[in-house]
Amino acid sequence: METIVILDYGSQYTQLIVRRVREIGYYAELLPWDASKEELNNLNPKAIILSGGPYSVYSDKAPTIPEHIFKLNVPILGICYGLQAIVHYFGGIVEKSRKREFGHSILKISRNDPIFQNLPDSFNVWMSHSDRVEKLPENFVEIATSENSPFAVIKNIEGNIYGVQFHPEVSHTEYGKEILKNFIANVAGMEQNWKMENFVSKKIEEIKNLVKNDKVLLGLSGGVDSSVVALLLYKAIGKNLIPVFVNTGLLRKNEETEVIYNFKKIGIDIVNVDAKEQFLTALKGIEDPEEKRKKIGHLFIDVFYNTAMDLLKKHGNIKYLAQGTLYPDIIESKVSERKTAVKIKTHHNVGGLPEKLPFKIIEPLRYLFKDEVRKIGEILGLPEEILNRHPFPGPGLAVRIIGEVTPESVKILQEADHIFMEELKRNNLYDKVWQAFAVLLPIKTVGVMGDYRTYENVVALRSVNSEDGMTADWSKLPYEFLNHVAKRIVNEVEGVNRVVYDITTKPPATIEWE
Ligand SMILES: Nc1ncnc2c1ncn2[C@@H]1O[C@H](COP(=O)(O)OP(=O)(O)OP(=O)(O)O)[C@@H](O)[C@H]1O
Ligand SMILES: O=c1[nH]c(=O)c2[nH+]cn([C@@H]3O[C@H](COP(=O)(O)O)[C@@H](O)[C@H]3O)c2[nH]1
Ligand SMILES: NC(=O)CC[C@H](N)C(=O)O
Ligand SMILES: [Mg+2]
Repeated sequence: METIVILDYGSQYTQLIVRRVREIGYYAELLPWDASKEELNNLNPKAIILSGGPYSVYSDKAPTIPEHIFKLNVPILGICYGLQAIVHYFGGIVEKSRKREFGHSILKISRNDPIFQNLPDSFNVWMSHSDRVEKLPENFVEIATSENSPFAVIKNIEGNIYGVQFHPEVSHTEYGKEILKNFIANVAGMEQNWKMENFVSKKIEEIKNLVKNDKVLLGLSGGVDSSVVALLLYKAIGKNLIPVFVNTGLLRKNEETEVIYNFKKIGIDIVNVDAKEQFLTALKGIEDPEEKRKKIGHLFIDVFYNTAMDLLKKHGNIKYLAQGTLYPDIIESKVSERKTAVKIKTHHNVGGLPEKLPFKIIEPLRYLFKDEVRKIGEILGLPEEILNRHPFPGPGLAVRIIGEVTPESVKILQEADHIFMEELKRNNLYDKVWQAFAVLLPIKTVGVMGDYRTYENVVALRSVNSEDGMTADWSKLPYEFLNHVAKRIVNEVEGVNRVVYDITTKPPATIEWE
């Protein structure tokens, strides 16, 4: 696969550059700016894009462009800091500017160029910088300007090194994708061949050749990622796939039956592990959210480990463990190795499994983004119900039952949540919101039902719109709809006499309540 390497200089938009490039049909991978020669050579890049970044080229610890990048002899495009780093490298001058540019700006093209093919003479771009190029290096020319950046787009005379001060990767830049595409197609001469269909057939072939007649174990949650992995593997190795579904007792109403049924439909049999009792027992008396998360995470690993060892005894030749790791997971763990970020929540996942289990890891989705994974699911015929499912946290309903988790509280929440989901689907709202669920509060309030005084629990409804779960806005669900859901919950769920709607954004709140 012909690859474009994006070198990360620390921009907020680095991932976005990778996504945009892939969206327009070329395969891109991200590497840190100081990636070694070998790392780069392994990818055999046909073009390099240098991202933006928070630094200034003239400051002490500013990242530079390693010499071997230029030795690759492939076209280079610098974005924002990337442009400034190019200018600095070749002896031009970059300085702090009195006129900074944040947000909208108008780009005026001053010279015809292959990267402006089919673009108007002037259009809106989005900027975010306070340094600017004051003097070009020798053998560089300016080909577009903006009001505050006389050198808004530059290139070398040879025509293989470009720099743009604005951000073509953000959606606010008009023709941003076209500029990236022009650079890749017209300057780097690459072929547009990144298609999910190609990826799927290649991946299936690859897995077949790797696994041969051995068996592969997979933790199947019923979420999109592990479901897509299941389908890919099933197409590659058929019955040699052993998917394991752990029922923690903290799942939604009917979830177990639905997961099993949905996979049965496609011919995949699941090993169903009933661990309800174990999880409920482990959670007895625990109220602290972090303690709950840790207990569940550890127990999950134990249960999965024991199941895996039993299966190994039974089958003998299980050699691999498949995981639904995605590219953002990889990027985030790389980034957090370098930075110290504050932990908000302990996320439960199978991260602890690989060290414990005697299997090799297969991660077929490790270079993909969520929307690409969905696309693969579509290509492989993953049932709609799974494809469009809202995200569901590993610790499940335990983090939606505030305070102690008991069999009774699980039951109440399952019923209330089920009504909310059913109504969202019935009213064509389920696919319009990013994630929705009910939360059970540990307080009782007074109500009146049929002339009786009641003293019962409160259910909170949460529904958010988001792109990636990192930030979120609450959904403006219609009043009549909320009214109807509240009425049904109070009427149908015993133990609940009040329903409230959560209207906080993230930040400052998180999406889940614990
Ligand atoms: N109940 C479960 N039974 C079996 N495996 C599970 C279960 N819950 C999680 N897993 C495994 O742990 C992985 C991580 O879980 P987590 O919920 O953190 O991931 P995710 O990104 O939501 O992935 P998915 O979309 O597959 O649920 C899943 O991809 C799956 O392989
Ligand atoms: O796999 C997961 N394991 C977890 O432990 C976990 N905690 C929260 N979430 C989901 O992550 C998104 C952001 O949630 P928060 O705003 O609550 O942190 C939301 O979509 C949450 O549902 C989890 N997913
Ligand atoms: N977004 C960027 O890459 C900023 C680059 C540089 N630090 C500036 O402010 O000009
Ligand atoms: Mg999940």
